[in-house]
Amino acid sequence: MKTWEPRRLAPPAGHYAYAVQTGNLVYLSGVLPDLARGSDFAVQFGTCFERIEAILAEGGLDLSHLVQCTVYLSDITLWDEFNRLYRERLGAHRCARTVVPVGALHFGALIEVQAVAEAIPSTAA
Ligand SMILES: C=C(N)C(=O)O
Repeated sequence: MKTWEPRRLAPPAGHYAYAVQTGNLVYLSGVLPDLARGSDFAVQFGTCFERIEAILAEGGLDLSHLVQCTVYLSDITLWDEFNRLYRERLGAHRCARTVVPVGALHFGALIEVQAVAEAIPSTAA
């Protein structure tokens, strides 16, 4: 098992690793948006997925390597917009996905995403 420390991101604010790889599977921690870059949902979605891409890039991966993701939305009425943005971002790739409505997210975020990716076999941990 090894932890991933993405060079493109500041260290995590809390006591966790951005991702942990065991075998060919990479478990990402919950990823919040960069709220300093805007509160609009589309901006939050974009910065959240930019962070996910930065984590995946550490192992030479991209969104096409996602196996599963759990998406937490603090306002489930955003589901249609979320689904549209998600379809645009992931293109033809479809992984297993769950969307969970929640009462509140840290820092007042509208979205948090937790994901599992498949690593490139040569990097098995
Ligand atoms: C943002 C997180 N993943 C956390 O607080 O655990």
